[in-house]
Amino acid sequence: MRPRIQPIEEQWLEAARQRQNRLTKPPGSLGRLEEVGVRLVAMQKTLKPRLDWGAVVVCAADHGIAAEGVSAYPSEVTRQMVHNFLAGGAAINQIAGVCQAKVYVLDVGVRGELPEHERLITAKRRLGSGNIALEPAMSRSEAEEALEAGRAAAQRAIREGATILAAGDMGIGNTTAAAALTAGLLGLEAEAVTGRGTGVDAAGYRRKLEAVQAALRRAQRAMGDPAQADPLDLLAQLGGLELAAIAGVLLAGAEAGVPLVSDGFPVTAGALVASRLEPHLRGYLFAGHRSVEPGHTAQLEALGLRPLLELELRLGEGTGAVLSFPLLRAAAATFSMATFDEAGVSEG
Ligand SMILES: Cc1cc2ncn([C@H]3O[C@H](COP(=O)(O)O)[C@@H](O)[C@H]3O)c2cc1C
Ligand SMILES: O=C(O)c1cccnc1
Repeated sequence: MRPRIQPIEEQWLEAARQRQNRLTKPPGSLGRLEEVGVRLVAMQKTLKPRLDWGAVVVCAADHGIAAEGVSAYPSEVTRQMVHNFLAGGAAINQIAGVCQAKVYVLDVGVRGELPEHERLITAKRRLGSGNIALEPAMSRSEAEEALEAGRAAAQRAIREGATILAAGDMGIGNTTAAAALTAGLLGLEAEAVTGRGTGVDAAGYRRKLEAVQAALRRAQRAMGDPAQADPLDLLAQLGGLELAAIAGVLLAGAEAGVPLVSDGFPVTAGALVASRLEPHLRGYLFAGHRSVEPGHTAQLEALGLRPLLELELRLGEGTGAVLSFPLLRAAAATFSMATFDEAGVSEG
């Protein structure tokens, strides 16, 4: 089913700016929080926007490309880290704890057994993607199903109270898939978007670069210019199952009118796909942070987003997105300030 996203309305942006000019502060003095607040007014269609609990849907899957030695860690870390998320032991659990976010984990293709858990959503269609240097990541229908699983997970998080939504990622090898997908979508060279991921050494980096180049050549043979291709076909060629799910999480969030926050390189690859499918999504999207991964900046520029935080993170899991939730709440809350009239403060 095609997503339906209501465009952000210019009248609400204008009403928000007018109200903001009457609040007890010099115009512009809340800096970038002002534009964030204005956008939140337009999303919530009220001059007193409010954000409460947030949620992060950590999308997890394995990657066939990991067999090429492109990560500093072995594939089984994907499953082990999902266990860790469910036990509350990962960075995202601790950060979500202080930033008021619930952590959902969506398994769209993790190899191996996982325990049952209230916030684990299982939607495995296959155990990991294909090795994209040699074969498509998945079929088009598998890409569609993973995307729909992401949408369903986001809808559940929203039903259960999320007023801000982020996607997170877990999948050893996924910065290689994200690099191939980003280069394909944006028409960039592999060198411009391939970084160190979990921290590969020089030999690992060379293998990674070659893997991205091979994947791009293969996709080009299969589908012509990737930058002109249908985004779902490109996902099927170069993606990962969790990157498809991330696109679905964000699409469902925007359909529900909920503010969305992007994370690092793999999540923003999913955001690029989602915004190609549905350009109005961009109106609902904030960039939580700028990752150390070199290709992240190109992704953010393509989306026209300026990151809220620059903390030199390179973790994923949704950490950089969730860290910015308190800033979004604060930006919304500034609309509950007194006006000059209400407070009896003299205007300049
Ligand atoms: C312990 C551990 C926890 C993580 N949490 C997120 N990632 C991150 O690293 C992986 C991507 O990097 P690469 O492409 O180099 O494999 C993803 O799973 C991502 O979420 C982790 C990686 C590790 C090792
Ligand atoms: O940018 C990210 O989110 C990132 C970087 C390295 C590894 N995993 C994720």
